[in-house]
Amino acid sequence: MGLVSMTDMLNKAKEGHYAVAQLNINNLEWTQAVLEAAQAENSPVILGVSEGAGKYMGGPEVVVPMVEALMENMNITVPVALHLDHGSSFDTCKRAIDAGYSSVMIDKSHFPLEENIEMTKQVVDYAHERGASVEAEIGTVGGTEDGVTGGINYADPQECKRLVDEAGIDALAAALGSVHGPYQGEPVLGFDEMKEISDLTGAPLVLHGGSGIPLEQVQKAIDRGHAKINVNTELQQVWTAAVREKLNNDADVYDPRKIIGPGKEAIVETSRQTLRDFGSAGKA
Ligand SMILES: O=C(O)C[C@@H](O)[C@H](O)C(=O)COP(=O)(O)O
Ligand SMILES: [Zn+2]
Repeated sequence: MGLVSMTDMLNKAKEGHYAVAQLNINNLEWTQAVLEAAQAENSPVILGVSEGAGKYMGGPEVVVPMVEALMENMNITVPVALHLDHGSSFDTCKRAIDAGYSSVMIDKSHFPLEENIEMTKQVVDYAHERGASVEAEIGTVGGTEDGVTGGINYADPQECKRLVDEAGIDALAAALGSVHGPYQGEPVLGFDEMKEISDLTGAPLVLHGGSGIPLEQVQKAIDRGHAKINVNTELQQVWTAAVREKLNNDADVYDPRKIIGPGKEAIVETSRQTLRDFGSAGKA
């Protein structure tokens, strides 16, 4: 099976009360690890590629054939979407779609609603004509810098409805207290607002900042309409810990494959656990 859009997998997930994981990739080994995990768990998966990670890997024109060739050579049969994460403009979304991404996020959440709708709709029109799905964001996901968490701005339910209806998006990232990067203490998520927005819009909701959210909160978020949860930081943390341990424990190692091999194994294990936690294992 080739790459598929997120539409079908997210609608099934919302109906079946589980979430599909967006696991962000950074290089070839990362991609191998996530694909291996999804196949082993018989789970759909979304490969998330931020603009920065895409550039690091050589651009969308390099990412697409790399992913497709790995899927072919690894005999991947589970549904896989390749998704541009936090696309910043129509042009970056267009470039990704033209290269073969099956899904994009256009993030105009920092603009006034009317402009967010207008710019998102432009991407939706282009993407849907080419079979690609579109995620958009409203409100502000927080961030942590120098140990201080800030910038959280809750999405407004009526504005969510307008973005979904007027732009025609396939998935809605409604910011409700989550944070990109490590949480300082327990996350404080707006569970009541989640339910209200899910009921009002009918759209599959997307939870950004999925790393470090306690499992019971993840399950509550899924119960209240989240069909996609993004995880990046946690994979980076387990990769780094495993590679650091290898280097600390083996002063003679110099073969890069041996140095980063434990990092790849850590991603496989963490991704498998994540797919089980989100309930998508066995749902391919
Ligand atoms: O950091 C990135 O480049 C990707 C993230 O923004 C992703 O969209 C996401 O929400 C994951 O959050 P994290 O697990 O807190 O890194
Ligand atoms: Zn994000």
